[in-house]
Amino acid sequence: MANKVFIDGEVGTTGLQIRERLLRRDDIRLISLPEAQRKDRAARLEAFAQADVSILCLPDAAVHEVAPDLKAMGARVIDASTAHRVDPDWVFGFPEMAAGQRDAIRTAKRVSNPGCWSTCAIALIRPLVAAGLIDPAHPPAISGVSGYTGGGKSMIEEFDSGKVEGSFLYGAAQSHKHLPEIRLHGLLKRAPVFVPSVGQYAQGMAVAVAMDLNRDGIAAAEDALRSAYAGEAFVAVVPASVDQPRVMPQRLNGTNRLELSVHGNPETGAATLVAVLDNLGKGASGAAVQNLNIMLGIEEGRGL
Ligand SMILES: NC(=O)C1=CN([C@@H]2O[C@H](COP(=O)(O)OP(=O)(O)OC[C@H]3O[C@@H](n4cnc5c(N)ncnc54)[C@H](OP(=O)(O)O)[C@@H]3O)[C@@H](O)[C@H]2O)C=CC1
Ligand SMILES: CC(=O)N[C@@H](CCC(=O)OP(=O)(O)O)C(=O)O
Repeated sequence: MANKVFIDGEVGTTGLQIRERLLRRDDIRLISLPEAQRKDRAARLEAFAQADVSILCLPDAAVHEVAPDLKAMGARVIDASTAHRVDPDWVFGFPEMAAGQRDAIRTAKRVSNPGCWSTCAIALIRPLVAAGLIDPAHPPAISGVSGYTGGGKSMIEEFDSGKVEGSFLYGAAQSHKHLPEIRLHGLLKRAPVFVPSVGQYAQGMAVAVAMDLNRDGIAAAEDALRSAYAGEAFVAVVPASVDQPRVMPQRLNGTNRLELSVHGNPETGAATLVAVLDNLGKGASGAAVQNLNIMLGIEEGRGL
């Protein structure tokens, strides 16, 4: 029998992409609300009650409004928002992050999908902290570029209407919403400096972590990443040549993959760890579908 899934916010950027991925499947039956009831509380609660798993693709405030009801009814939920990523009552939905994470997701009632920036940053930093190559009290700086779909409907409208032209840096005041999850799940003792940017293109993300390593450290960093993600279908360490001379943020668009590479100059010790993903794939809807499959006990890569 097909599993029933309700996507709350199914006409938003993330919701639509999850919907597209699930519509192709015969093992999933989507519960959909008519347009007039899309934000009707009673109709949504009824849909949550019917679903085997619901996926919240809402702004944080709308998630906080409904979260206590979901907990009270014991509903199984995946939250795509930032609302619960450092909440101990929710399981962090990054199955490749640590031994045991996938099993925790499999049995969880409440799973919080990671952010797109934090997926990249945590994937690079956590194994290096565990290997003793990053001092958790002095984390390396992070930078990156994302397509404008990462900012949801409002940013898409800004670019599509021509209100914003060209690329920009942001987050300079160091209060980006992904910093708490990077700190917690990156095993850091303080938040790193993070300077993201948005490029004048729709989709795809590249993140760089700036490191100070010697020749042996550069090789050791690559070894640590390789052993952390050995055997994973969606996270891989690729040869540096894939991301040289240019790191192309759009090269994994349409996939659920996250690819990592290690670069550096052994003469100076300056090194760069690089992560590339599709912000709407492994950075959002792909990750949600992967978590859904795990929660339902279905083959993890189905529909991805
Ligand atoms: N875009 C991205 O790359 C990523 C986004 N996310 C997260 O996913 C969530 C959704 O983001 P995104 O898809 O980009 O956002 P969008 O703004 O594109 O979509 C949000 C949707 O939620 C609907 N909505 C708002 N309030 C309510 C409510 N009270 N009840 C029901 N529906 C409501 C909106 O309706 P309306 O259309 O009427 O405005 C809209 O359709 C956010 O929390 C975001 O942080 C996570 C990872 C990546
Ligand atoms: C380009 C852009 O603006 N990106 C968003 C994050 C996208 C993402 O992963 O966000 P959630 O935390 O909403 O899941 C930002 O930096 O705020």
